[in-house]
Amino acid sequence: MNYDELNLDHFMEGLAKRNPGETEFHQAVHEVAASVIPYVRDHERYRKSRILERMTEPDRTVIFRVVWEDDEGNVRINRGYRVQFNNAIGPYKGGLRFHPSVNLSILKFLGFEQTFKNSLTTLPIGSGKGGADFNPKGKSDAEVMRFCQSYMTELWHHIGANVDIPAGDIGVGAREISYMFGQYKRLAKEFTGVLTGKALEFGGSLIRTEATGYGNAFFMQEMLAHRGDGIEGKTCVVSGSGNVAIFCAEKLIQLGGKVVTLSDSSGYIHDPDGLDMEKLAWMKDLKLVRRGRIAEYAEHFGCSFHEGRPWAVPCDLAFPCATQNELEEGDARTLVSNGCLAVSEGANMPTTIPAVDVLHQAKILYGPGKAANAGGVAVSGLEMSQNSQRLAWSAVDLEGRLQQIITDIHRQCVQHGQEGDHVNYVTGANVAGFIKVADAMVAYGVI
Ligand SMILES: NC(=O)C1=CN([C@@H]2O[C@H](COP(=O)(O)OP(=O)(O)OC[C@H]3O[C@@H](n4cnc5c(N)ncnc54)[C@H](O)[C@@H]3O)[C@@H](O)[C@H]2O)C=CC1
Ligand SMILES: O=C(O)CCC(=O)C(=O)O
Repeated sequence: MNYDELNLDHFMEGLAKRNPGETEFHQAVHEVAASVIPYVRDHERYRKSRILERMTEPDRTVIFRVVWEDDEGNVRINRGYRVQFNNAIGPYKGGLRFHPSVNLSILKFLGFEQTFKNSLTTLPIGSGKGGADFNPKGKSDAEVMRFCQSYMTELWHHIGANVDIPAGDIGVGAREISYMFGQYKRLAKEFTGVLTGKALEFGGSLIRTEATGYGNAFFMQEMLAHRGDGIEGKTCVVSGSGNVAIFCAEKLIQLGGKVVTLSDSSGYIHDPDGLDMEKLAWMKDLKLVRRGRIAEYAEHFGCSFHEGRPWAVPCDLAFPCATQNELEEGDARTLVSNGCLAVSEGANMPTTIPAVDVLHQAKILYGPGKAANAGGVAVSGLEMSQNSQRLAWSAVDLEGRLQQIITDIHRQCVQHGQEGDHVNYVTGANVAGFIKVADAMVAYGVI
């Protein structure tokens, strides 16, 4: 392709040819390319050095066999991955996902998104993502431990505190990070901050568990404040009931919002009175400790449980915090017709492209995940700083820094996304995230 002829259709055709069948990766790139190509066209240095083509090709991908033994003594085999996407502005950084749906397309979409997200945080972190098609659901602690140790026995060759620093994502929380950190330490014979999301006893950071969800609530607060509005008194629909959803709900309640739903893969609970801190504590125990089904909440508190997703519940604010493509075009139309004012994504790419179009046409505030959920990786970056200093900062200090980072991300989105009297947060996040990484890549020459 002649670099002067860069256009979206040509670009996507080439990408699809090079990455056949990777539909989630195509979707993530399409969304970024649609907003970045006009900017690249206007800047010869990016066009000539084919930066966008280079940014859509991971630096490297490692795929490996993970063998472990279940409690009955059966040999089990899974596939492990680490996609090291881009280290132009810092060491590779991004979570690990353990879920049966994990494949290369999903990890490439997540690693690609991470490039822009990590750039927006203002911290020196590159991008990566990894995981395995392992399902921790229903496994004993001993089985999860054996899997994590086997996974790390290969992964440790490829990571390091200044090379690649994985963290959690779906199916990977404090328990899994602890097993993996223990195994890394044993193999590498060193104690360094090679993973984030660690427990406080061995180098973890206060607020990291809460950071993604809190950050998402703060991003919504920023979008509303920009329009002279706030969260107080607003009805909030949240999907998911994992780490991100629960702490997003917690901060929304603290800010005066009324959270009326949470969900898991079996369905959602609708509590019209709203969750309070006591009900949320019960939910934390159910989902984060006992790992039970969400319908138990409805039985316990006498509210309703429904199959499917929560988007038809009337709300002012919506927070998709479960997984990719969980909010589709029809759901977006329902949100609009119910008078929803804003959507802020705790999950990565939870809204399909046609659904985003519906939200944009209705001029609903829409905060894409790479901006709205960047609080998690930002506090991971702060965990790395604390590990390097061998110090631990206070929760008050860290929450203040998290809030400041979210304010900075919002400012960058407004700077690059203002369209008349409306902010297009997709364009803003994509262009702002792109510039820093692209400038670094241009500076390095042709590598
Ligand atoms: N943990 C973190 O720090 C960050 C996570 N994210 C994103 O947030 C989302 C949630 O992640 P976590 O809360 O960490 O994971 P988690 O494992 O703690 O919770 C995942 C939640 O999503 C639900 N879920 C998973 N697959 C589903 C499906 N197919 N349909 C409906 N619900 C489903 C689960 O029931 C659970 O409630 C993911 O998209 C993840 O990539 C984004 C930034 C940082
Ligand atoms: O904290 C991290 O490094 C990972 C966060 C992550 O995976 C994400 O932002 O999607």
